[in-house]
Amino acid sequence: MADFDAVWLNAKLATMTDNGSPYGAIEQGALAVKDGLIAYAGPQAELPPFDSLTTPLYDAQGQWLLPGLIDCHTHLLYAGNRANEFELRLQGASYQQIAAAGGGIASTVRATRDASEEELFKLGKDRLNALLREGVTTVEIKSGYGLDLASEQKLLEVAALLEQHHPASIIKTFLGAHALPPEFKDNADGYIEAVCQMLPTLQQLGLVDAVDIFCEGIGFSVAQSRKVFAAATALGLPVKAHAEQLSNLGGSALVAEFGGLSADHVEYLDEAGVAAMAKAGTVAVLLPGAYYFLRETQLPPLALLRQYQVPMAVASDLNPGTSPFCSLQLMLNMACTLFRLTPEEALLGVTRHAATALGLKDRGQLQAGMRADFGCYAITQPAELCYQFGVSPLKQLVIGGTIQRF
Ligand SMILES: O=C(O)CC[C@@H]1NC(=O)NC1=O
Ligand SMILES: [Fe+3]
Repeated sequence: MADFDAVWLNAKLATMTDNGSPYGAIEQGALAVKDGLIAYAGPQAELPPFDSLTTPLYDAQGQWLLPGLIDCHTHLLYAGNRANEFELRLQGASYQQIAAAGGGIASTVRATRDASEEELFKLGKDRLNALLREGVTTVEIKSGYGLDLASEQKLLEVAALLEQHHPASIIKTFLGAHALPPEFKDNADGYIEAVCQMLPTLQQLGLVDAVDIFCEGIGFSVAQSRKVFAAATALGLPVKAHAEQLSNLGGSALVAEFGGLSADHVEYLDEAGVAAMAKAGTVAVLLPGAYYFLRETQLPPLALLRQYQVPMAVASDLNPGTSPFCSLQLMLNMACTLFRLTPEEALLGVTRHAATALGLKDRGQLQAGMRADFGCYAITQPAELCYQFGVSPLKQLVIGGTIQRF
């Protein structure tokens, strides 16, 4: 007799595994949990015998179970807002012009430096709870609004506190190279050196899971990005980049050269970059919220990404400047409506491929041995999660085998 902690019966499973069915679907499915892991996910007819008198049973009533959703790109910890810049852009100012005039990221840096850890923790918890209510169980949180050691450390320590006190899993990404702080005005090379010197301290404090950089004309050059990547690699830290968002500097190819986890945004990615990513196994993280909010017109090279079979993830890019949207379900709709992803591609983008973009092998699919992170949704087909928005169809959320009460 199998020894399970709990069993879900009469479920439709969107396993998101590569089992030959769309969504890895298993129509008459069952899922069993043991010690926080999935012990079985498959046809109910093949569920190993277990003691149904003593094992807690849950009747999914024909509803769909999906892996816990993963938001693999957020700037979720920030203070203040940029609604004033929103008005300016509606009057014709560009994102770049506002940044050049001292607004943009610098504006949020000032507000975030002034905010206490307690204020940032509360802001972060509220945003994580909003994502949790959609079924998001893993969230990547970037630093990048501090831009000096103490402030970057403050952000990463709040992210670590959220990991300890919130049910969601948190991945901490250091994005010290997000913008040039006022202390290093006109001295980008000097600031990149300072960023490289922050890394060992932050890593020794256990505050860094990956390193990111804004490789862009209004951000940092490929040469400067290379320095940060070299420093990260020397410490054994994986790398990723905001790359080809507004132009093509070759940032995606640089990530691939370092065997990096992901290149993110990639609206201006070319075939050479796609080929390099395919060879390196680097994930393309699509951020439709920023594309939409900036009213971009250059679509990511979807046909090339499909042709080269580059895994595509989809994320919120939650941030006050270019994607002030605390919703992964809205991103599913935008990924399909704006980027023309299929619903299956979009859902793979917030499960299996999002896990890969974070270097995680223990989640993102309903498969024995993986974390028992999954949601039960009152939908008739998985595509509904990409089709409708506003009323969350999530009926039950399980994280590490524990049913969440919220
Ligand atoms: O405007 C902000 O506050 C962040 C924008 C965000 N960061 C980045 O590197 N690209 C983006 O879209
Ligand atoms: Fe971003």
